Amino acid sequence: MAVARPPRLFRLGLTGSIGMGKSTTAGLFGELGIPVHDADAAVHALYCEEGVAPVEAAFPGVAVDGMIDRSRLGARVLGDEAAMKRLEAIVHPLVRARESRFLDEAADRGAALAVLDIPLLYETGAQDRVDAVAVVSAPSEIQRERVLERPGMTAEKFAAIVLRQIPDAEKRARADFVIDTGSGVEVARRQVAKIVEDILGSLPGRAKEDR
Ligand SMILES: CC(C)(COP(=O)(O)OP(=O)(O)OC[C@H]1O[C@@H](n2cnc3c(N)ncnc32)[C@H](O)[C@@H]1O)[C@@H](O)C(=O)NCCC(=O)NCCS
Ligand SMILES: Nc1ncnc2c1ncn2[C@@H]1O[C@H](COP(=O)(O)OP(=O)(O)OP(=O)(O)O)[C@@H](O)[C@H]1O
Repeated sequence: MAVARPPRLFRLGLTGSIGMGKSTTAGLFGELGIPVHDADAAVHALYCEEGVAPVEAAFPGVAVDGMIDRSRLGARVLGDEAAMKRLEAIVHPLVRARESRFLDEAADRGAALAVLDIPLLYETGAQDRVDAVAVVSAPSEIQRERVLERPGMTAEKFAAIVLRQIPDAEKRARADFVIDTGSGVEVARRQVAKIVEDILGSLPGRAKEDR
């Protein structure tokens, strides 16, 4: 008799350019009980843990009281492509290790679907390690307004970050799902619910009550 294999976890990548609404939308998946891993939050967390020593070694003076000071680090790397590349070479493998642990834990708990919120998904080739991609998108003037409202953000910083990201139109063209965050949270919430329903409905070998 064939031994039933546990159903595999479906990994949905969630991406979008700065200020397009990834974190808010990740929260909408969370509301439905879907486990979510946030790569930006993982970066911030590892700056208090395993990332402190290697980042301070590469950029002396950016650690303050045993933690990486992100505004000091940002001043050293934003707008300096070679420095940013050196930082990414340290940080991205550490983020990826955290992501793998998260997926293992979600699978162990029997989750059918998990979301990986990865701002630089297409930029880093992460589409190869997910089963589908959802992109959050809003008109560029809304994006700009949202980002410039943030404390410490400047037009120059915004421009430097946007330059390092694949344009929104290309992300939308490549994605399996597009979530519109320019028309209010309720519209996005309905789109998220539909995506979850479509994915869970497409999984083979799962009774509806297991999903
Ligand atoms: C430069 C740093 C110190 C600035 O920190 P700060 O708290 O001011 O900004 P935060 O991390 O919240 O990022 C703001 C926005 O910029 C985007 N962003 C961050 N790093 C990058 C990058 N290397 N390339 C393009 N966009 C980036 C984020 O996704 C987010 O949309 C920090 O972003 C960082 O360490 N970046 C390098 C690591 C990285 O690549 N992170 C992206 C996700 S893995
Ligand atoms: N569906 C939505 N409807 C209305 N406002 C939204 C929606 N989604 C996000 N926003 C607003 O847009 C702003 C940016 O959202 P959020 O922080 O989720 O973006 P982000 O893509 O995670 O940003 P970053 O890439 O910079 O971390 C916030 O002020 C948020 O309240």
